[in-house]
Amino acid sequence: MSAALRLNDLNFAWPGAGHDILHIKSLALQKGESLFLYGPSGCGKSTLLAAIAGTVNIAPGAIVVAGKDVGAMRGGARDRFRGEHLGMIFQVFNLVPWLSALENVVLPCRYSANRARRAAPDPSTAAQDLLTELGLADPAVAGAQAGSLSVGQQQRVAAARALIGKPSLILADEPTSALDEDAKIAFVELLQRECRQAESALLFVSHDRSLENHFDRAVSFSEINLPLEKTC
Ligand SMILES: Nc1ncnc2c1ncn2[C@@H]1O[C@H](COP(=O)(O)OP(=O)(O)OP(=O)(O)O)[C@@H](O)[C@H]1O
Repeated sequence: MSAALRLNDLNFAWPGAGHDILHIKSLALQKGESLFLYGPSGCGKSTLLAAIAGTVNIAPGAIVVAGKDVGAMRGGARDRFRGEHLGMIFQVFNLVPWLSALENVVLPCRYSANRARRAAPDPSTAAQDLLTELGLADPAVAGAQAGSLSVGQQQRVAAARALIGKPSLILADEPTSALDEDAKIAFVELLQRECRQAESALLFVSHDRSLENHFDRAVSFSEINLPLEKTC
């Protein structure tokens, strides 16, 4: 199996912080594998996802996604790489509220021709299929403005948007925090099924350990992250 993600001596400090918030020796995630990374609030989980997504600067060699060195890429190349190889689901779903659910799902394909090619047979059909698989088959929902949907519906739209065009890696940052216990588990199972189908690796970070048995592997953030000055 080839690695979807490899971390190697990853160090990162926020400007002015005076110490590393990330100090990770190594971590690997294989193609199609799902990893649940748990740790308390403020320990650096979201910072790690930002580093992997290339939205903060990290040293070359520290993060490799789908065989590409994220830190070695410059701004524009990093944005294109993110659009092509990553799917992201956040606590706040970041949907464009005035676009329809379907238009939101298609969005990543507008920024990456390779991703659009992988969304077979075409991005609109792939988006519709994903919405159907995620329980949003009703045309009234697919056509509704994202801002008018319920939290649970928006979350599934965000998942479909992350999954379209089979990205190498899905980054999920506490996407179930607004849901009740049953809805959380149902969502995580749906997400896992879709990731397996797309062969996308899944890195899911959370402080809520009740979900950990639903993943291939669960790791404590404090086990892999050993800040020089411990913060959590
Ligand atoms: N943009 C930023 N600029 C400076 N410091 C930041 C920034 N974002 C986060 N931090 C700091 O980095 C530390 C880790 O924050 P981070 O959001 O990564 O933690 P977390 O584990 O994801 O927390 P939570 O579970 O509450 O989301 C915190 O001390 C936070 O204040």
